[in-house]
Amino acid sequence: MSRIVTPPTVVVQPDADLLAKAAAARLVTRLVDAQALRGTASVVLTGGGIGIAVLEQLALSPARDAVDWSRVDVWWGDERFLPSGHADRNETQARRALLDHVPVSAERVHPMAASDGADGDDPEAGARRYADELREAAEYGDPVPVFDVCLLGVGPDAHVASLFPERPAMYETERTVVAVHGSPKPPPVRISLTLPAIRSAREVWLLAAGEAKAHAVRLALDKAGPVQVPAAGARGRSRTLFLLDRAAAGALPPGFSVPGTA
Ligand SMILES: O=C(O)[C@H](O)[C@@H](O)[C@H](O)[C@H](O)COP(=O)(O)O
Repeated sequence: MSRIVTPPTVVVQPDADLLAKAAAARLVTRLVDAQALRGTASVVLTGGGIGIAVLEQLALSPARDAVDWSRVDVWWGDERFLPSGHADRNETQARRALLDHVPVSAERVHPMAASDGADGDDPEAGARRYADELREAAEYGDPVPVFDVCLLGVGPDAHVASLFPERPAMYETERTVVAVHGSPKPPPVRISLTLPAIRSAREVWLLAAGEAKAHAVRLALDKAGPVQVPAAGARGRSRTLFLLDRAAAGALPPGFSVPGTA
């Protein structure tokens, strides 16, 4: 099926705190709307500073319980391949920020493998296991579910999830989940969705705060290729949002000027 890729929408908030609050409010509405339409909602979480800050703000949101948390499927875009419960795991941080504070159904929360899990210290086996779990949850024989929203932080090198420029995972066109070795961002071993899996989402939201992300955001919005600029390949089936603070929006390419900013 050919995809009509609508251009991304850029939404800018004055600072990182308001960006996290606004993204959290947007996520509540997105999940509520998905449940009104289909009875359930699915979200792909990300690690990193702004990604976790959004979850913290969502836990504090007065509208938090407008979401029927028992009918939300929680996935991860990537994971640091560390022992279960390790403070640096995206799962650990997401549970502390949000999931421990809302009544999610345990069987609907899908963490990626830990290095002391069922497959032991084998990230390739962990990646295969996650791919199987995604396929089992998908419909119509798809390899992954059609996620309602996929959250992605953006690195200063324009990485998203654990997809780093020019690394082998950027050339992956078949597999939906891969093991990552030698990650330039510690820890070195990770598990990550690939771009084809990310692009299964109805909406992809790229979150970036701080001046260090401005160049990566510009490249991601310009005509760059995804191998060199992974964030340029992160697009939703029906919508792609760049949710930025003013510092990260400091170098937007022409055509993305933001009303109210010089
Ligand atoms: O596991 C991770 O580290 C994240 O999934 C990673 O993709 C992160 O979202 C970006 O590196 C941005 O992180 P910051 O928002 O902290 O810059």
